[in-house]
Amino acid sequence: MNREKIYLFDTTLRDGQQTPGIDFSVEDKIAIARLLDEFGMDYIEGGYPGANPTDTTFFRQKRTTSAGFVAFGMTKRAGVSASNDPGLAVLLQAKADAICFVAKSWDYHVHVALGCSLEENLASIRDSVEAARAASREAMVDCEHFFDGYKANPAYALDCARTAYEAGARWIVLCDTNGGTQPQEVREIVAAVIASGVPGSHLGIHAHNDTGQAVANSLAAVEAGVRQIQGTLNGIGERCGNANLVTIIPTLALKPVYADRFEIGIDADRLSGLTHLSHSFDELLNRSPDHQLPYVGASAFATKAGIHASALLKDPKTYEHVPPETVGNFRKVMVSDQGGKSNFLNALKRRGISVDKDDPKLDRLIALVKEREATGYAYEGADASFELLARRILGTVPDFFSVESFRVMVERRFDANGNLKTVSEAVVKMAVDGTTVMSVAEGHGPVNALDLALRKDLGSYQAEIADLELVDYKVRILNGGTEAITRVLIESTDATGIRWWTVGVSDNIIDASFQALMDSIIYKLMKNRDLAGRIAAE
Ligand SMILES: CC(=O)SCCNC(=O)CCNC(=O)[C@H](O)C(C)(C)COP(=O)(O)OP(=O)(O)OC[C@H]1O[C@@H](n2cnc3c(N)ncnc32)[C@H](O)[C@@H]1OP(=O)(O)O
Ligand SMILES: CC(=O)C(=O)O
Repeated sequence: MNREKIYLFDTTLRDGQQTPGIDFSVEDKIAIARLLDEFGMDYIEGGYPGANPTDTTFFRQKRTTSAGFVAFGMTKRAGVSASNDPGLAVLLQAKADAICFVAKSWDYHVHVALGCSLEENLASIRDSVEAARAASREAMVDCEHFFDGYKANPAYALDCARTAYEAGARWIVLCDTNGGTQPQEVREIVAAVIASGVPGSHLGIHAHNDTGQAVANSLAAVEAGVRQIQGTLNGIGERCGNANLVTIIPTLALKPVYADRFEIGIDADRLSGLTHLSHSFDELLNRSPDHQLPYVGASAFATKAGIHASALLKDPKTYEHVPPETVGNFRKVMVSDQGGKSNFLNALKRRGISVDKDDPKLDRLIALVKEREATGYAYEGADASFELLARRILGTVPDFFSVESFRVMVERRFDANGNLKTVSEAVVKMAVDGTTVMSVAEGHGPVNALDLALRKDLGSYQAEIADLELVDYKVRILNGGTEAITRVLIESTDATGIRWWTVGVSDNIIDASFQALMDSIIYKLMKNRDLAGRIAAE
């Protein structure tokens, strides 16, 4: 069966740049354009040449190889001819394949924001499209506030769309600029536009997420006949964002209701790079990925509930709407107080630990995890502490060293120059290699001092932990006040690049940190032995 093409138009670099807190440099734009181009977008809107030096520089050369490179800007102003409009001149000079004009299509906006007549606005649309075509650019028109405009004055909104189409625009994009339109309204209004003479093959949708329905509105528009979808990576964009292409793309590709009728320019191989694309983009923005993002989030295929895990391990289809690997994500069965034997057996197997389902030690481990979680531990975020706990119950963790006691002192005092200073010192009494050692260290704060003291004098293990590095430290107060229970999570890494999380819980933040630090060091020593064992076996 012949499938119709849905064109994907990415506006991460234009509407995405209107996101509060996001500000791309030229280098950022080049890197993001490359990611999008390689992924297979049909159009990449790079920004608004002439609006600021970054965008003007970005459009000094074409930045895409296969995607259409699109410059955005407003239609010519009323009262000047197209050839005398400086803004339009900059758009025509931009090294772009296409120009996407933003045009008013709500009569109220024409009167209030532009202050010109309805006819003058139609003339601006027509003349701008014709100028772009005369300059051999593909022309598109973003009909701003189209749905609100249609509700206020349907005849005028339709006139704007038809004027753009008749002037030769390849795409007339219906914009839900304020983001309040509902899917049913989108369906009805798109149908009215098509009935007025603008074919669906020339229509696009640009939806904002102000009622959380930008993706639903985009899909409703496709069902009603539009064939271009505008959106952004991870749904960034003005206010609550734009339609999230990272959600729309797999939906179009994997859901039979769309995949049977439509094709997109992204094949299965590229689709399997979607999670990577989404996370690489977050990395560029220097922000943590949203764990609950559909398809690509770390929790998108994670299962905590025991009943779910049990069925999932018999057949993943029982609790997964699509296979995670189709989008480059992976299944995660977690251990927590919500889990049963299946969660634990799976988690242990992943760590190379085999234990029989009927082994009483497994019951002991499950009971201990549930008991500890009730007191504040959280093992789903502390993989290394879970593994240590499991191995301890199964009796496979060597006694590397033991800590008999520790003391941490924080002193605030004036130094010799009269400057106020805070000094932290830790003393740890340990039994290592059959001898008792007192290790003393000063640090930047009590936890750092404790960490340094713990790692300073580990006898025969000292060299082994030289590359151990703490990369993140998170504190969570579990119930208010200074007497509250505190949970500390520590992320560690070493020269192998592997990262692991450990947890400590106590009514004393230093003691909670100590537990997490100890687990981190012991996990590292155990990991070294596992690695050495594997190398010896090869
Ligand atoms: C719905 C959207 O997301 S549209 C995205 C718009 N993007 C941006 O605005 C980001 C970049 N914008 C800018 O840097 C600036 O607004 C510029 C450079 C484009 C223009 O700056 P200025 O000339 O100082 O104008 P200013 O921003 O104050 O106002 C916009 C002007 O454009 C006019 N205008 C707005 N839309 C259109 C349009 N579709 N066609 C013609 N003129 C328009 C307005 O009437 C206003 O004119 P006025 O100055 O005579 O009142
Ligand atoms: C054009 C655009 O970004 C909007 O109408 O939302």
